[in-house]
Amino acid sequence: MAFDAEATKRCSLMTPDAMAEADRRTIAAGTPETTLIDRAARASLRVLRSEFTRRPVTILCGPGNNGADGLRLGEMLVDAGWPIEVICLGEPPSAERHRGLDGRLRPTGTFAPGPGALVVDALFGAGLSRPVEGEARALIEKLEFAGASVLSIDLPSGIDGATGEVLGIAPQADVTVTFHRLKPGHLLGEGARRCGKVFCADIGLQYREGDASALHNAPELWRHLLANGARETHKYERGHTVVVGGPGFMGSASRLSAYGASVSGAGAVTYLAPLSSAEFAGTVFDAVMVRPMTGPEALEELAEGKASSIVIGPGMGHGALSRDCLHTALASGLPCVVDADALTLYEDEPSKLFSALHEGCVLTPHEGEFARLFKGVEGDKLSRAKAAAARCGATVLLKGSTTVIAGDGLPVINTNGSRSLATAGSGDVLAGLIGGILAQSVAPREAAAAGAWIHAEAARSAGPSLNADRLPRRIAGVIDRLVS
Ligand SMILES: NC(=O)C1=CN([C@@H]2O[C@H](COP(=O)(O)OP(=O)(O)OC[C@H]3O[C@@H](n4cnc5c(N)ncnc54)[C@H](O)[C@@H]3O)[C@@H](O)[C@H]2O)[C@H](O)CC1
Ligand SMILES: [K+]
Repeated sequence: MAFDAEATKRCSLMTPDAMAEADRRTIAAGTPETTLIDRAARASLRVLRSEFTRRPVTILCGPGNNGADGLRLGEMLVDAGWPIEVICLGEPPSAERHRGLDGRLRPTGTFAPGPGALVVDALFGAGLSRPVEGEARALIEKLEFAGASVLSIDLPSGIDGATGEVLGIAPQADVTVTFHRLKPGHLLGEGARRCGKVFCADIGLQYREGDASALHNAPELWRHLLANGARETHKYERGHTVVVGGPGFMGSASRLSAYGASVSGAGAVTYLAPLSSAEFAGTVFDAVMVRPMTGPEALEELAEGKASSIVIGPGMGHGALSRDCLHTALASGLPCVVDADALTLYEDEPSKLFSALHEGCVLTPHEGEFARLFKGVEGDKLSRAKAAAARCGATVLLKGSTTVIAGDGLPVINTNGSRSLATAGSGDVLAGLIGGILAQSVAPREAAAAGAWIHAEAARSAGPSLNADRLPRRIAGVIDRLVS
């Protein structure tokens, strides 16, 4: 079961290259470039007027179409009676094309933004092709301590739209107006921090299959998949997740996973407890079934029977039983969430783990686990998640304040995370939640995307006191609201 096709179009993220291509296509189909620039400028004007009161505006214009958007916006602001000045990098625009800016052009050396001013950053957008240096850099440097507000057109100049990385320098924008679709760089790394509030305006470009390089995670992509599960009536038709428990005191992490699975909408959850913690587990769980486990046969038996997914790793430890259970879990061919200790068991010989994985598996590393398991995989978060998924042949969910999911199909970027998620045990709950969604016959990338968003949403409105114990109850609330 896959993402909704119409939502996929709306949630598409496009690289600067794909955007330039869409531009060319639209122009070739008969819309003049000046019309696109006009629409981009008008959209910027709308946002500018909705976000800022009238004040002195300085527009910094670069040599390409990002600068052209800025010049056109300048003319519109003059028409609207705003006090503006325009500073251009390189050749000033031809007087003929920009009569509306008569007397407003200033040399770069005069740029001195004051605290009450608004600066429109139209230096570089999608066409940024190298680090920002020289005059452009000097202009952006002046912004740093000026206290002026900044509205960036398309991207804060210096942010790589494909990766979110800073090429040389980039301003901190208060507001960014972009067009048609967001780019990955609006959501990743420094890009996410520097954009401020992001607006995306329609400028009449056509969408074409194959334009997207990633998706921005949203419930509209996968909500219908959860609702399907809710329509089934028998508990085992709604899926059965087995959570492999951990020994002794460490068992608490796996119990959090079981709680996560139990609110996922799955029909049943079984907690397989090593003997050292079985009795205790039996007393703490009500809705979760507890079965003692002396060896991997207990897991094998469930996998061959009623189980429809497995969660393995949280609090499991690195002992012989853990290795046996991991082998059994992966060999069963059932959809499997591989987390925590299951990720680090083979960090010295990751190829052993990779060769046992299959496409029904979801790996859920945080940055530390990722670095140990995928040695030598470097770059921006999107590229790393994609490279890791290709290397291990499974879906990889790379956790963080922004989470990236890569697997079969377009990668997904999740951005509703908040600080309150950074609490011990929160990842264990996420592993269980994804396992529970997998049990409902949702495909791995889709289940991981749904789990990441729901998990983050459950914490979003919470304060710093949120702990992992209270997270499952909030998750249940989020799912019920989504499905009702
Ligand atoms: N489809 C859309 O989204 C539309 C976007 N529009 C705007 O157009 C820009 C993209 O325009 P483009 O001319 O391709 O690129 P830029 O203006 O961003 O920059 C290209 C320009 O800058 C030079 N350059 C690149 N990097 C550097 C650098 N580090 N230092 C100095 N110079 C650099 C390069 O050589 C070119 O001369 C997009 O962002 C939107 O704002 C359209 O207006 C409407 C359709
Ligand atoms: K810009």
